[in-house]
Formats: sequence, structure tokens, C-alpha cells
Amino acid sequence: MQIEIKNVIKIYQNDENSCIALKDINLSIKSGDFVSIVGKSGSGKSSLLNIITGIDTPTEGEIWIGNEGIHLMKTRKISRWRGENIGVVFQFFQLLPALTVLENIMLPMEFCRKYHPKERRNKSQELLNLVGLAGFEDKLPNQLSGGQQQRVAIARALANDPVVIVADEPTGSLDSKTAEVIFALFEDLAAKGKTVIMVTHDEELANRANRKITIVDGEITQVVDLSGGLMNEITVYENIT
Ligand SMILES: Nc1ncnc2c1ncn2[C@@H]1O[C@H](COP(=O)(O)OP(=O)(O)OP(=O)(O)O)[C@@H](O)[C@H]1O
Repeated sequence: MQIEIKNVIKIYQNDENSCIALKDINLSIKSGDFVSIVGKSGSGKSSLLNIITGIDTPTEGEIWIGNEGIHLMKTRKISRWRGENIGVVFQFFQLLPALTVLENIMLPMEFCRKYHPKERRNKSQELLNLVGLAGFEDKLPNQLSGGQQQRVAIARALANDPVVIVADEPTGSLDSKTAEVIFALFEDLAAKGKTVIMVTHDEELANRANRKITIVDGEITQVVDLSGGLMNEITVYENIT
């Protein structure tokens, strides 16, 4: 599904202060694209991801994913739609500690009533195999290493076979060797046709995506085409300020 972000502005407002986190963001992401987003802390990366996934709403602007206007959806519809169409992976995994690995993966299927209840266990098992954790079904999250927990989180993100995977610093809390294993999983998903959008602080990993987007102070300052292994700058949105 094509993603179109049009003139998105995000302003956080409280009683005394306001913070302009995103200033007129425009971006097109094609189906099957693997996009990395880099930028300094506070530049607006998470704000952008939260708006793409409908976790947060833009102050202004539009987000289209396929034919769906995310900015037009009511909160209740968004969570269901997200559950069916977008897999979200966070830096600190966010697995439910009291549920087993398999139960964590089944949760989005139950929430979206995807698959027949009898099928869910098999589907979850397949996903666990895919991330290389067969045999860990009945473990609790705290019995796993960080890298293993992130693999479970990726399996959970894939539970409803979403077309888009969005990951916010998925390797940020992992050592470099484990980060490599996790990143390779995302590369594999992109190669299988999923659209992957990943925020990372790691420039080396970011340069292995198809496109790298740099955000500075809430603005896209650079979009670099990395496909074909050649760092070939295609579009530069001028930083007007
Ligand atoms: N809920 C909020 N209320 C007020 N300001 C916020 C809120 N969330 C983010 N901000 C501000 O918006 C700006 C962008 O924050 P954001 O978290 O999107 O940046 P980031 O690039 O993801 O940073 P990091 O790499 O540290 O996670 C920052 O100045 C931040 O302080």
C-alpha cells in the first residue's frame, strides 16, 4: 500500500508552552519500500511514526495509506485498522510480561478476530519459527534475552499479516551483534514485499535501507536513494528556514 504524507504539521500544546515537532512534512512511500528515518534526538522522528500509524493525530495535514485517510478516522476505527494493517515494533519490545511468548503473538489476532480461534496457535507457531525461536513458545518474556524479546515483538507485529511494518528504534537497546540479527529480519521482510519504515540512530544500518530520510528540527532535509548499493541523492527538500 502506498503511503502519502501531505503537509503534516504537529504542534504539542500544553497550558503554557507549545512545541512545533513537525513542520510541513511531505513524503511518499511506495509499496514494498524499505525506508530508514534518521535525525538527532528531538528532531521529530517518533512524532512522525506516531502520526503514520494513527497512534497520534496531526495538527494539520493528511496521511493516506492505500485508500484510507488515517487523519479522517475515528479513534476506535483507527486501532482496529492499525491492528489489521500495520505491525508496530518498539525499542523496548513492550511484550506483556504475564503472557507466554505464544500468547503475546496471538494477542493481535484475538484483538482483530483474525483467523479461526483454533488456527491462531498454528499461525503464531509459524511466526515464531520465522523469527528463529521455535521451542520458546511457553517461555515468559523475562526468561528471554533482549534480542529474543525483540524477535517475539517482530513475530507479534506480523500476527495479522500487515502490509506495513513500522519500527521505532528496534535495535536501540541491543548490542551490535544482536542488532544485526534483528535488522536482517527487517531486510528479509522488505525483500518479501512488506513496506518497512524504521527509525534508527545507527547510520550504518540506516544506509542499508532503500531510502534514507533525514529529519532536522521537524523538517525533512534530505531523502537519499540507496537502492542498488549506490548512494545516489534523488530529492532534497530544501530546509527553508
Ligand atoms: N507529548 C509531547 N508533549 C510535548 N512535547 C512533545 C511531546 N512529544 C514530543 N514532544 C517534543 O516534540 C519534539 C519532537 O519529539 P520526538 O519524540 O518526535 O523526537 P525524536 O526525534 O523521536 O527524539 P528521540 O530520538 O529522542 O526519540 C521534541 O522537542 C519533543 O520534546
